[in-house]
Amino acid sequence: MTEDLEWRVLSESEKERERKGRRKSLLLCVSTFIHCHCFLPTLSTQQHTIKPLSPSHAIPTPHSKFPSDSDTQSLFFSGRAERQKLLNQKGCVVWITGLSGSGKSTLACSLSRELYSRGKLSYVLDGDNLRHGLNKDLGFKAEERTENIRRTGEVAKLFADAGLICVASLISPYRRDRDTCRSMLPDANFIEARHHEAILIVFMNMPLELCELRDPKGLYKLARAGKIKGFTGIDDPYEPPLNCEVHVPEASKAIEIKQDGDVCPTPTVMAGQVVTYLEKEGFLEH
Ligand SMILES: Nc1ncnc2c1ncn2[C@@H]1O[C@H](COP(=O)(O)OS(=O)(=O)O)[C@@H](OP(=O)(O)O)[C@H]1O
Ligand SMILES: Nc1ncnc2c1ncn2[C@@H]1O[C@H](COP(=O)(O)OP(=O)(O)O)[C@@H](O)[C@H]1O
Repeated sequence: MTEDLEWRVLSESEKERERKGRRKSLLLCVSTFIHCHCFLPTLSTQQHTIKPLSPSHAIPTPHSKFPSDSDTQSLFFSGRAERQKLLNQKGCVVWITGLSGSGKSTLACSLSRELYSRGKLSYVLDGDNLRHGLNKDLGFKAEERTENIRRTGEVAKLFADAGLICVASLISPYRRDRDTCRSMLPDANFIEARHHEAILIVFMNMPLELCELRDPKGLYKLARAGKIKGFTGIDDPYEPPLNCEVHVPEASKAIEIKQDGDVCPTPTVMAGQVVTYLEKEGFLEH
C-alpha cells in the first residue's frame, strides 16, 4: 500500500517537542512523490529532522519547503572510501586489449578467479558479451568501435567507483580510444596514494599467426576469404600500446603479456602477472 506523503524540515520548537519524545522523527532527507518513495541511508555529515505532512500536501509545488539542491547534494552519501574499506581493495579497471584470439577472455576469466580466491571482488566486462546487450546496436566501423569503448569505459568507471576491480576485455584496437578511457579514470580513488590512474592496460601481445591458428570462432578464416570485412589484424588496424616498456611511467600504467620464445604463458601464469602488479601497486588493499 502506498501512502502519499511529503516531508518538510521541522522548526526549532517542533524539534524540541520531538526530543521530548512525543513523536519519533526520521533522520533522513526524503522527497516523496505519489507512489514513489525513495529512502536514503542514514547520513553521517549533516542531519535534518523531518516529519510527514498530511496527504493533501502530497504533490510538491515550487513553493514546497524542500531542502535546496545544494543541501540535498551535501546529504548524499558518497561512500567510495567506505566501500573500498569494506572490500579491502581499491576500485580500479584492468583493461585487456589485443587481437581476437589473443587470449583476452581467457586472462579475464583466470584473473577474476584468482582475485576471488584471494577474497577480492572483480567483475568482467567482455567485449564479445557486451555486444549482445549494452552494445548490440554497434558494429565494427571505426566510429562504432569508438562508441563501444567509450560506453564500456563509462560502465567500468562505475564499477571502479563501486569499489570493484573491473576487468574489461575488448580488442579496443585504437590508441586514441584507450587513451580516452584512461582519461576517464583519474586518481580520484587514490588521493592519499602514489597512484595517478585507476586503470591498468594489459596488452596481449600475441602474434597474428598464433591468433589466426587458434581461430576459435572461425572468424579469421572468414575474414581471409573476404566474407567478413574490416576484421582487426586482417583488413582493419590494431594499434599496440606504446607504454609497455619495463620502466613504465607512473602516469601510464601498462603491462605486456607475450610468448616466451614460442611458448605462451598459461592462463594461471598470465593472471599471476597481473595480480602481482595490482598487489605491488597497492590495489589489493584499501
Ligand atoms: N570485424 C571484426 N573485427 C574484430 N572482431 C570482430 C569483427 N567481427 C566480429 N568480431 C567479434 O567481435 C569481438 C570483438 O568485439 P570487441 O567489442 O572487443 O571489439 S572492439 O573493441 O570494438 O574492436 C571479437 O571477439 P574476441 O575474439 O573475443 O576478441 C570477434 O569475435
Ligand atoms: N595462455 C593460453 N594458452 C593456450 N591457449 C590459450 C591461452 N589463452 C587463450 N588460449 C586459447 O586461445 C583461444 C582464444 O582465446 P580467447 O580468450 O577466447 O581470446 P580472445 O578473447 O582474445 O578472443 C581459446 O581457444 C583459448 O582456449
